[in-house]
Amino acid sequence: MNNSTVVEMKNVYYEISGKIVLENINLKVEKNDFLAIIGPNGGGKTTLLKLIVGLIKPCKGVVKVFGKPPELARKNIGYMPQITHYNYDFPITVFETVLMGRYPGPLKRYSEKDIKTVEKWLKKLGVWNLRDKNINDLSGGQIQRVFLARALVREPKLLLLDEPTASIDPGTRNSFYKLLNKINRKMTIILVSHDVGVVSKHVKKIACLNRRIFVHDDPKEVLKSIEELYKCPVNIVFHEVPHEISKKH
Ligand SMILES: Nc1ncnc2c1ncn2[C@@H]1O[C@H](COP(=O)(O)OP(=O)(O)OP(=O)(O)O)[C@@H](O)[C@H]1O
Repeated sequence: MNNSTVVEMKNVYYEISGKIVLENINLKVEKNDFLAIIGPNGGGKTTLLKLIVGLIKPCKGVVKVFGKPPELARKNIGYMPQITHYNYDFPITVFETVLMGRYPGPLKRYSEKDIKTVEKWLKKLGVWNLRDKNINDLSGGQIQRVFLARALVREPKLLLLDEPTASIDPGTRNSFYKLLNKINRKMTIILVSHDVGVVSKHVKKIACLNRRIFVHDDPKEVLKSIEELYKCPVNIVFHEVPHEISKKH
């Protein structure tokens, strides 16, 4: 591992209830990479991100982030989980939600810098006008930007995004990825998406994950092979179907 390696996974296996979810994963992500992980539902994408954050541990193999076990590298990781459900039982504003990303620890106060950083990212992401709104009153696309802001206020060196554009309409997706391209100048990004068509135009590498992983250095080639297969522009949404593109591997 050299100094520019951000994530390194070596011979990683993960099993749940006797079922192998990830098999012999070898992956190296370098500084300023922008990697998209695509694959069918249940292919193990979220599990892979959770291993990188250190929320779960591999059954076999090694995961290192910035050369350390993930839990020791966490202050440099921003993680936006998949948003499948949100409904807070208590009133919480957009500003407060994003401020939680800078949580200083028990019995410590938020600093002026914390407040300014939240303001900066809410403005950059175009949701400053929503700051006093209750989180339950936002649209899916708005809430995704708010949760992205919560990951970014940590000013991490590695940003992990699980399905960040799931609730964003196709017109807005391009501008969202352009924003990520800007952010990528300062931080390494790994994102999970089904949105192969859009993703392949913006990312530097694509990994296809369906229990095992295949990394492609040229995202446009991946798109071309999928489009050849389907004979049309594609936007993959797999629902328990076999991972068609694996035939090409
Ligand atoms: N806590 C759990 N208990 C039991 N099975 C689980 C658990 N977490 C994940 N799995 C199983 O592990 C497999 C991989 O799940 P994972 O969420 O990583 O897939 P994914 O590629 O992110 O799927 P999707 O595209 O639908 O989000 C699935 O078969 C899932 O049912």
